[in-house]
Order: sequence, then structure tokens, then C-alpha cells
Amino acid sequence: MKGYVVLENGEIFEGTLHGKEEKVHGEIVFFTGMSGYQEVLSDPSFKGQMVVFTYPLIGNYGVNEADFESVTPQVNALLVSELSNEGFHYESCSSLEVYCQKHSIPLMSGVDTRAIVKRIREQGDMRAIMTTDPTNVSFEESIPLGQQDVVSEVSTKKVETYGDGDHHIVMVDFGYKKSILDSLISQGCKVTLVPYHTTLEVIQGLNPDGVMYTNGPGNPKQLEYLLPTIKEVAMKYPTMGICLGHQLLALAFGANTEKLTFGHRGANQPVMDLKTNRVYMTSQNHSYVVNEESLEGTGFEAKFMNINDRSIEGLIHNEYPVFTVQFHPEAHPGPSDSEQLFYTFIEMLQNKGREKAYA
Ligand SMILES: NC(=O)CC[C@H](N)C(=O)O
Repeated sequence: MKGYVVLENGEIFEGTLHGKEEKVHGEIVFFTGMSGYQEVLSDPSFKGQMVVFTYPLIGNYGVNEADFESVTPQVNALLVSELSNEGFHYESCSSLEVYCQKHSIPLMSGVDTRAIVKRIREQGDMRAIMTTDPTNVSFEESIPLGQQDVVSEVSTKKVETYGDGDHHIVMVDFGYKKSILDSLISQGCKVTLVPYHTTLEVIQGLNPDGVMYTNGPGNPKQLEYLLPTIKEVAMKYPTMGICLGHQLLALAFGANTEKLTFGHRGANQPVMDLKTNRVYMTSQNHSYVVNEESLEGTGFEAKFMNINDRSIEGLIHNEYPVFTVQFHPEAHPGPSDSEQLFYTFIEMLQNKGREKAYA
């Protein structure tokens, strides 16, 4: 069936709509990895977003049982240039189209993805509506960008423990990727997953060795009411923050965040370690960044920088054993160049301080 995506700037792009016919609203963003569509569609940080893939052929290795980042799909819609329905992989158990149909994820193929991406690069991430009737759409029905309350939709509702390692980590869930949990368990951790609004008292009651603040969807400033708790926790326990977790820790200590014109979403973002000048290729998925000037007086200093646009990619605190990354050391999708940062975190717990962090 013919489908359309209507951008907030008024432009309309057409394609073939597979599955769900009803109108879908979302923020339209683009992902530049050549593979990884299965991790993308199940990463809770994409909640509320329609993802355009810049790689022209999507679906060619099917969908398997192993590579989901969460139990259910998270994206609002997918837009691809050419859709492959072959699963050229021994682990494939479904085609992308069948999977999306089964889970009511609207998938549009045959779209001029290059043109949409160029528009987003010029005008920024914007709202969009996917529909079969482009004459009957209104953006008044969709929430303005940065104002959606998406974390409460994806965060766990209960406290659950995974793994049985020696280091006990409380992982505060803003929409965690399964690979973060897997990375911690493989580093010898027992992980207690808690809801995003868990209080300091509850965390203390769990008696952790360290705390992990996870990735998650939306604008970090929507969660301003959590900042006092986050700061108190970080002053008490060795703490690591990934992506949204990084942004929230920065805000908690008094720094500021801002929205990029178009986000970093892909599997090959070059990031420099400012202490060693070593460059890592990283997996990324974010719209917001910590503003460098705002770090003054927070005790945080920049540890990692994006080589493409010089934005802040990670922080280390001068006084407390706290470090953060804007990128995804757990990879999935993308390179695992920076995976050792989980080991750095474990060393930090063992030293009960930051002396060995980033040694
Ligand atoms: N992956 C993430 O945690 C994303 C963080 C935040 N939602 C952003 O877009 O910047």
C-alpha cells in the first residue's frame, strides 16, 4: 500500500507502507550504521522516534533471537530505501517485514532516504507523521520535541537482580540496553535493576558497591526532579553514567545540556580520549550533549571529545569516583573498541575511589 511521511516543515515523501495503516507521530532521526537495524528497533532510547536508515539496503540478514536490546520493539516507525526480505544469516528466524508486522511497527520502504536525511541535516531533527492520507494531518496532535515523558514508559516497574558476581551494581533504569547488563555481568557483577525514580534510601538499602545510570529516551531536562537524588547517590557510590545517564549526572552537578541540530546515531563516531589522545570508534544514539562551558565549577572535566563536531563525549569528576560517557561502550550495534570502560568501572569499585580510573 502507498504510504507517506509528512515532515513538520511541510514536505511529503512517499513510499510503500508495510503493516500498520494508522497514523503514526514521532521525531524523525537518522541512523548511519551499515548494519544493526535489529538493535536499533529494540533500543529503548529510540522510544518516540521514527528512524531513517542511511544505508540503502536494510533487512538482508533478517532478524534473530539473540540481538534484541529489549524484549519489545521500541521505535515508532522505520524508513528504508530498499527493503530486503531475505534473511542471509544462519541465525535469522524472521524477515524484518514479518517481524515489524507481527509487532505493529510501521515500516516504509522505497522512500527517498537521502533526501530526508539531507533535510534533517539542514533543518534539524523534527516531528513527522507517517500516514496513508497526507492531506489529513496535523502536528497539533503531536507533543513538541523534547517534551515527551518517555522514560516512564520504558523503565522497569520492579526491582530485579541478574547475575551472581562479586561486585554488586545497582543499575538505575531509564530504558537500559540489554548489552549494558550483559557487559556488567561478564565483568563479574551482580546487577540489581531498579526503576528510574528509585530513592537514595532504597539504593542504600540494597547496599551496592557501585551505581550505573543507564541510557534512555528523551530530553534529560524532563527529569530535572531526579537531579538532587542523582547527585547524592554519585557522592556516595562509585558511579558510571552512559548516554542519558551521563547527561543526568552532568546536570546533577550543575552543568547544562543542549540539543544538537541533528543527533549522532550510528556505529562509527570517532571519539578521542583527551588524556591519551587515543581514538575509539564508537556506537552512538543521542540528540543532546553536555555543554562544555557549563562544566566550570561542577568538578567535572571533559575526558572524551567527538572528533567530528568537538562535542563532549565523556566526563570524569575531580573529587568523586564518577565517570560518564555519551557514547555506548557496550556497542550493539557497532564496534566494541571502548568496552574496557566497564573494566575501568570495576577497578574503580575495587579501589573505592578514582585513583585507577582511566589509568
Ligand atoms: N541513548 C541515550 O541514552 C540517549 C540520551 C538522550 N535521550 C538523547 O537523545 O540525547
